[in-house]
Amino acid sequence: MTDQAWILIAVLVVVLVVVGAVALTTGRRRRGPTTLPPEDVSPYEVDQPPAAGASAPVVTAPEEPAPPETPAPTLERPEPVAGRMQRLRARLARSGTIGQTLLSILSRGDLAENDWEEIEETLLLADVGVGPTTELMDKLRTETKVLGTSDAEQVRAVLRRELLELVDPTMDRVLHVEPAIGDDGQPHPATVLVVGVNGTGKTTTVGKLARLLVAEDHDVVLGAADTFRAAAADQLSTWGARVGVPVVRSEREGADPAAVAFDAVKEGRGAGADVVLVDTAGRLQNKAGLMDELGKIKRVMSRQAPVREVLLVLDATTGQNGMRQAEVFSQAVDITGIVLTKLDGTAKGGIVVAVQRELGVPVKFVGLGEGPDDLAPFEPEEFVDALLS
Ligand SMILES: Nc1nc2c(ncn2[C@@H]2O[C@H](COP(=O)(O)OP(=O)(O)OP(=O)(O)O)[C@@H](O)[C@H]2O)c(=O)[nH]1
Repeated sequence: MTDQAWILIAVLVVVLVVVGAVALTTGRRRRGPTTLPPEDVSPYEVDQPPAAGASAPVVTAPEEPAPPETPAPTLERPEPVAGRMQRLRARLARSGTIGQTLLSILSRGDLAENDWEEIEETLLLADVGVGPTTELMDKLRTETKVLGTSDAEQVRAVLRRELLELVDPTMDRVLHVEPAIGDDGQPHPATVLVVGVNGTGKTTTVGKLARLLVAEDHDVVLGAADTFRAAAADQLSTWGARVGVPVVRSEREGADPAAVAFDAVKEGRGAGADVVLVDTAGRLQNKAGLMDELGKIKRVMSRQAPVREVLLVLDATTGQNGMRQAEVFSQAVDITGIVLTKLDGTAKGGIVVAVQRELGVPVKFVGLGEGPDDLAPFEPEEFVDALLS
């Protein structure tokens, strides 16, 4: 071979080596980090792989940088929390019929047995429950006898005092989301699990609660563990986006809800949030498997941070069926508070008393409409005054 041939071969070899090296580097960049190093995989996934159909949870971060030409979305400023129940008082107008009816009967003075029967019927129809109804009637019988007058103002004062005692202003109605330090000495978010049967208003309530917490300057993360109804995660993402709250969700319908809940709390810890709210799928209280699933979701969440509140969402219009739900849910997971939704436009406000008695757990919030800020911390005095106005 000639010298020229050797030079040609040498040049070819150099070119091949350079091209090979460039191809390798580009290939690596394109593949990206598809496999997370072991320490980045959630311990839940390592301990117990999510059920078939589960997929990696996705965090919808509303603050993702928008293209320069798109104006940044304006975040809504939720309404302040104080005074909400007063603003929404008119929505209790139908519940107010209990108070009005009782007042008009009591003001007749010198009540006969059929008047007392009318009082009893009014209370039972308003879902106050048998025990509290009997208790209230006994007290009213004694008090009106002692009072010995049918003066409207005095009768109203007696009724107000007794109704207030029944609603029990001494119960702890605070949503406990105060900062806390974990066993590892690190701050962890307060976690809140929201449960209930289908259609009671859980997703709406989680969205409204997020707004209420944002109004009080909390950093919130939402977990869309309702993986059963595809629209629920979208619904929650919309609620979150309106107030700049990230939502952890799975892209796959039917994903393991416990895995999503776990990742939401993990995301909350990582982001330094102080509250994580987790929505769950509606479930009928007679489906044992689904009720057990709630216990699992709670256990799995508490591997990241203790579950501070379990809120049961009850539809105020469902009456005695709501009472049965309350009983079964409280057996499955310790309920710490009740959110009574759709109290606007129902005459069945007495369920506040009945459900608290049944569970020994306070009503912490009431839903009084479909508007984004139509959720108010429950205030017994405002409630009783609305019944009597
Ligand atoms: N009037 C009124 N409607 C409400 C209230 N809270 C929720 N709703 C309505 O109730 C309906 C059901 O609400 P969702 O939040 O979707 O109920 P859900 O419990 O998450 O439903 P599932 O996931 O199917 O179990 C919606 O139309 C809400 O707007 C309330 O306080 N008052």
